[in-house]
Amino acid sequence: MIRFDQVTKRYADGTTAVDDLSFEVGEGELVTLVGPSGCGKTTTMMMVNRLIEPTSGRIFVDGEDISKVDPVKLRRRIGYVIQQVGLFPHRTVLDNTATVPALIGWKKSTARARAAELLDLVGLDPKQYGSRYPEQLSGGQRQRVGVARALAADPPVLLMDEPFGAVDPVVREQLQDEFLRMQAAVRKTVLLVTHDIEEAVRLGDRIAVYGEGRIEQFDTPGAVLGTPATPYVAEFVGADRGLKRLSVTEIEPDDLDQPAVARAGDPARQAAARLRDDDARWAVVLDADGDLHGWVGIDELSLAGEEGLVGDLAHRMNAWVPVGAPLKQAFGVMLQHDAGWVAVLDGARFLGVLTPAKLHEALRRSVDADAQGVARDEVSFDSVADA
Ligand SMILES: Nc1ncnc2c1ncn2[C@@H]1O[C@H](COP(=O)(O)OP(=O)(O)OP(=O)(O)O)[C@@H](O)[C@H]1O
Repeated sequence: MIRFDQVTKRYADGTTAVDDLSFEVGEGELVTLVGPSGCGKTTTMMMVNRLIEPTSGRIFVDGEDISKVDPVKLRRRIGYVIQQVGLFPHRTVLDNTATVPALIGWKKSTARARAAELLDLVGLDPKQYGSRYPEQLSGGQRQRVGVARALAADPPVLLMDEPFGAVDPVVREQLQDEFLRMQAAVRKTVLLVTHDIEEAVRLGDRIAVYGEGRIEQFDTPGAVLGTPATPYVAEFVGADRGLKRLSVTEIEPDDLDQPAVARAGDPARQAAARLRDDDARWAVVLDADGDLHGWVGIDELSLAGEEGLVGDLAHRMNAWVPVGAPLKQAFGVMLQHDAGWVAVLDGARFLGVLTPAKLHEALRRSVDADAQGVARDEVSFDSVADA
């Protein structure tokens, strides 16, 4: 969808900002450009909407050489989000969002209806926020309006330059999450500039790690973290890349342990006897459909009366995550609930539990799989200690 073919940008003072760059962003793909300040990320991005012209080489958008496309028409197909947001202070949030549709001649009512829809999509209730002015919003809310505005004319391509840079880390994570949810729904082709490797890893389908004016590695987050292509990338990615990798490694059913299980409808004493036989101190409680009901300890079961049922004694289980969630989320839930394990669910259905040991093992497997260029389940080692 976006293709750079041997693109070089040399500024008038002789600075080579981008040097012989070739790479491609597929349709619906989100590529993050990450690297230290001054390495040429913004220059790269601004050449796509022709705010900067390359010195040599060609750039294609949707197969078309953009040097042959009228820049104004080109920009209508390309949404642009920048850190400073650049909202018009004297226009309401709704009118700010409707800027581009109005510019390209949509009827005012259609443009506004579309703007309201977009505000909703980025998590701002148009009834509550549509008539406000930008200064009446928080930084995070302004950023959302910036994203809504960039999407308003439904451009196939989105350029985002440090879009979440101006907000505090907690709001940033929220915005990133919302953006990922939105991107899953709208599937734009996105080029996103950031200097934050954590953000690049979190958002990118692929990451381009920039050295000076050049891409040092262009690969999936897992591969960049697991097998940095050069010492420069290894250093940029940082020594704590195992931790970052927690954010990109998904929980798979194979990672799970199967603890003792009791059915909610079973007599409590009978369940206690079974746990004793299995040498288990607690059990996960499931209902008749295999959905998670809670958990129960052996002591409570043993003390139950004749008629007591497992389900009546079960505690609510708050420490759970959906299958496919990143390991980091499971780790977070474990810490939050001070739990030795978390339940993993597929919808409401219980699949198993993730323990710290299994979490570590999944992480190692994921690193080794990339290093060996094989699938995660093809990696074997005797124990985590050997890994
Ligand atoms: N108009 C210009 N004239 C001369 N040099 C420029 C110009 N614009 C940018 N540069 C230089 O080109 C190089 C790349 O700049 P660019 O803005 O693309 O980097 P960046 O990676 O986006 O950095 P940052 O993360 O700080 O925004 C830098 O050395 C910068 O000083």
